[in-house]
Amino acid sequence: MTTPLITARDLTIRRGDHVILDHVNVEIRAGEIVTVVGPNGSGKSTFLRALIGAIRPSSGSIERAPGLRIGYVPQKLAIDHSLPLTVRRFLELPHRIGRTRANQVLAQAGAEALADRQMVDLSGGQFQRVLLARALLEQPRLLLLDEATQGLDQPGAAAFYRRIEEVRREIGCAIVMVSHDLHVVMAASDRVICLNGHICCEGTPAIVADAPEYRALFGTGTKGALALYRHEHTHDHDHDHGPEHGSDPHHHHSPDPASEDAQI
Ligand SMILES: Nc1ncnc2c1ncn2[C@@H]1O[C@H](COP(=O)(O)OP(=O)(O)OP(=O)(O)O)[C@@H](O)[C@H]1O
Repeated sequence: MTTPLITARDLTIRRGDHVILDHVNVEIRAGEIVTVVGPNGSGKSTFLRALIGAIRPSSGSIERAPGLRIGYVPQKLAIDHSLPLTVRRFLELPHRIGRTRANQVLAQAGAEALADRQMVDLSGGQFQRVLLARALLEQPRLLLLDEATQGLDQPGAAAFYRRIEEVRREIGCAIVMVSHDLHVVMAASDRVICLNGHICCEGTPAIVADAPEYRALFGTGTKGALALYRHEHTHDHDHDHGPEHGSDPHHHHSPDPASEDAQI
C-alpha cells in the first residue's frame, strides 16, 4: 500500500452547537477515484473545504503528504456578466501562464476549442470544463470536485465524468468528488463514501448501493441504475483503466456507453 495523499483523522467540525462533521476518518491514496454522496446538508462541501485547508477542524486532523498539490473545482463560480473575459484570460487569473500551458490544460479538460470564447457565453458543461482546466494548471496529485455537474443533463454529466476518468488516466491524480448524480458518478468510482455528518458506509459502488445505511438515506432508486451499468459492462468496452483497478470487474467502469459521445 502506498502512503496516503491525505488523511482525515477523527475530523470533527462544529459551528455553535451544530456538529457538521463527526469523527470522520478517510484516507485518499494516489490515483483512486472516490465519490462522496450524502443528502443535502450532510457536510459534503464542508468535508472538501476541510481537505483543502479552507476550514480548520474543531478537533481531529487533516494530514497531507509533503508538497501535495491539490486542484479544486468549486460548486459555483460567479462571473460578472458585464466583464469581458475570455477563457484564456480567465486561466491567467491570478498568474500569467504561457499559451502552450493554457492549451495543454484546455485539451486535458476537453475544452481546447473554447480558448477565445467569452466566459459568460459558455454553456454549463463548457464552463465546468474550463473550471476543470484551471484546476489542472498546478498539475495536482489530488483533484477535488464539488458537485461539478450541477445543472448538467444526464448525458452532459456522464460525458463530464468520462472526461474526469481520462484526466486520471493521463495525469494519474487521485480524484475526490461530491455528487448528487449518484448512478452516473458511482459508476466511475473506485470507492464511494456515504456521508451524513458521519460516515454511514463506504466501499465499492456495488457494496454501498447494497448497504442498508445507504438505502435508508437514498432508497433503492439508484440500485436499478447501477444494475444497468453492470449490464452494459458485460459487453466488450474499453477497460483500460490501468493495472491498479484490474481485479474487480464491477468496480471501475465507464458511464453508459450511449452517453459517452455526448457533447457538452
Ligand atoms: N459556516 C457555517 N456556519 C454554520 N453552519 C454551516 C456553515 N457551513 C455549513 N454549515 C451547515 O453545515 C451543514 C453542512 O453543510 P454542507 O454545505 O457541508 O453540506 P452539503 O452536504 O455539501 O450540502 P448540499 O448537498 O446541500 O450542498 C449544513 O447544515 C449547513 O447549513
